[in-house]
Order: sequence, then structure tokens, then C-alpha cells
Amino acid sequence: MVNNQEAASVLQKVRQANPLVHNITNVVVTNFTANGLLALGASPVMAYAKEEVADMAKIAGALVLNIGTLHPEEVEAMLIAGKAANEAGVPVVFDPVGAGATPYRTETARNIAAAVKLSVIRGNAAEIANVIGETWKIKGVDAGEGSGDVVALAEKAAAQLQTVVAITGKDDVVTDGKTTYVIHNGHPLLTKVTGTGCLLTSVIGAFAAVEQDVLKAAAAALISYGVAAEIAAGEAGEQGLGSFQIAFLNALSRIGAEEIGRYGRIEQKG
Ligand SMILES: Nc1ncnc2c1ncn2[C@@H]1O[C@H](COP(=O)(O)OP(=O)(O)OP(=O)(O)O)[C@@H](O)[C@H]1O
Ligand SMILES: Cc1ncsc1CCO
Ligand SMILES: [Mg+2]
Repeated sequence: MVNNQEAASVLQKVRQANPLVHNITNVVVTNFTANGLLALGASPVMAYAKEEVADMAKIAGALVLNIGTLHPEEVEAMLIAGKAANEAGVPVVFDPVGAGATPYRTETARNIAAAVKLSVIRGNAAEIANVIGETWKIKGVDAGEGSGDVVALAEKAAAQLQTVVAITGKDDVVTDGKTTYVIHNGHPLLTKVTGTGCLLTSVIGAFAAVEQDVLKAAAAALISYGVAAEIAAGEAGEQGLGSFQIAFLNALSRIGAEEIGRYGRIEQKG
């Protein structure tokens, strides 16, 4: 059972080790992702050229692949980097941004999941459903707020993709197919700042870089991230979204065992 104390100790390991996180991510979230990783205590690098991605991935603590603004050359680089990371034993975390929105995204997400051994895939429910060919009903604007059993979807995806699956939304579900946790942290303001899902995927990368138990790493990242958002919302939520974004970076840089112990809400499902 992952508890708040264990989550805080993985966060502490991130701060001590400052793991290098190699991101091949989208153009919208690049700066926010780098600053978020720095705030947390990790070392971000973005490298995209197919001539260098294998070398970078091999020396990284984790590789994060994100198809938010994908194009063919970038996808080629992701496959090269993913294979190099696999050979070097570097964990690979994948964010299938927008899977289901266009056939190219869906096919690319499936190709990456098939060609690269993933440690974690993190997305909202609609994205994960589309990667495994399930239908997911989308309500309103938040694709993560569709109707269906998120725990069952996550467990099915973990079995099919043979990886830890994190499905985020109001509550976050994370599973390796055997053990499943639901994390009741976070804040709705996260959905109003672009890139919070993408940064979270990279934060999972930072945690996976320092903790070999991938399920524990992912759960610890989800708790830490959600608690930081709650603190930020309390401090700056009423001032507006710009202030919330900055307060969130501040909270990522400050949170520790005390805050996680007080606010972390993780529940084991099975
Ligand atoms: N309604 C909500 N209440 C509280 N926290 C939420 C809510 N919706 C999402 N979150 C949190 O927001 C973070 C990002 O998750 P989300 O599911 O929105 O990712 P996403 O859909 O990939 O986002 P994006 O692609 O817009 O960056 C997670 O920490 C999640 O727990
Ligand atoms: C807005 C947007 N468009 C493609 S990626 C992205 C950032 C959220 O993932
Ligand atoms: Mg996303």
C-alpha cells in the first residue's frame, strides 16, 4: 500500500537526485513543463533531433513522450528515443494527448505503445480508452469527465498495454493491473491552465527516475501534484488563473512531507 509518507519519501528522493528528465513534448507546454520540473527539483531537457535523441535518452533518468503537437519527424524521433531508453533500462512515460481526436493521433499513440516498452501511460479517460480501442462517452468540454467506470478502464488498459496506467480527472486512478489506487487530490483550476496534464506526465517521469517500483512512483507523483494544486488554489485561486499558475509552481517547489501528510488522500481499490 502506498501511503502519504511513502509518497513524500519519493518526492524527497527527486529533490536529492535531481533526475534528468528527457522530454519530447508539445510546443504549447514546453516552457511550463521545464519550469514545473525545475520547481519540483528535477532537471528538464527537451531534445528532438533524431540525430541526438538516442544519446540523450540513454543518459536520462526518464524519457517522456507527448504527442500534443505531433508531426512525422517528431514521431520518428520518439520511436528512436523510446527504443534507446528501453535498451538502457530508462523508464519511458507516455502522454497520448488527444488520442481519439484524429485518426493520425490515435494510430500514432497505438504505434508508440506497441513499439516502445512503456513504464507508465498517463492520460484522461477518453485518451486511454481510445488508445485501447474502447469507446468513451464524453460529457461537456472535459474529456476526462466522460461516463464509465474509470477503474475498470484503467485495469483493462494495464492488462492490454502491459504497463502502469494513470487516468486523471476529478479523481485519479493508477494501476498496474493488479493493485489499483484512487487519489482524491487536485483542483478544478488545473483544467483551466494549459499543460497541467502534460506537466503531470513529466512529473511522473521524474518520480519514476528515482523509484523502481513504477506503481509507487506514479501514485506518489499524483498525490504530490494534486496536493500542490490544492495549496495553490487556496493561496491564489481567487486572484485568477495567471496567479494560480504561478502559485502552483511555487507550491511544487515547497511541498513536502508535512503537506502531503496532511492533505494526501489515496485509497486502495484492489
Ligand atoms: N475536476 C477536477 N478536480 C480536481 N482535479 C482535477 C480535475 N480535473 C483534472 N484534475 C487534475 O488535473 C491534473 C491534470 O489532469 P487532466 O485529466 O485534466 O489532464 P489532461 O486532460 O491531460 O489535461 P491537459 O491535456 O489539458 O493538460 C491532474 O492532477 C488531475 O487530478
Ligand atoms: C492546447 C494544446 N494543443 C495541442 S497540445 C496542447 C496542450 C495541452 O495538452
Ligand atoms: Mg493531456
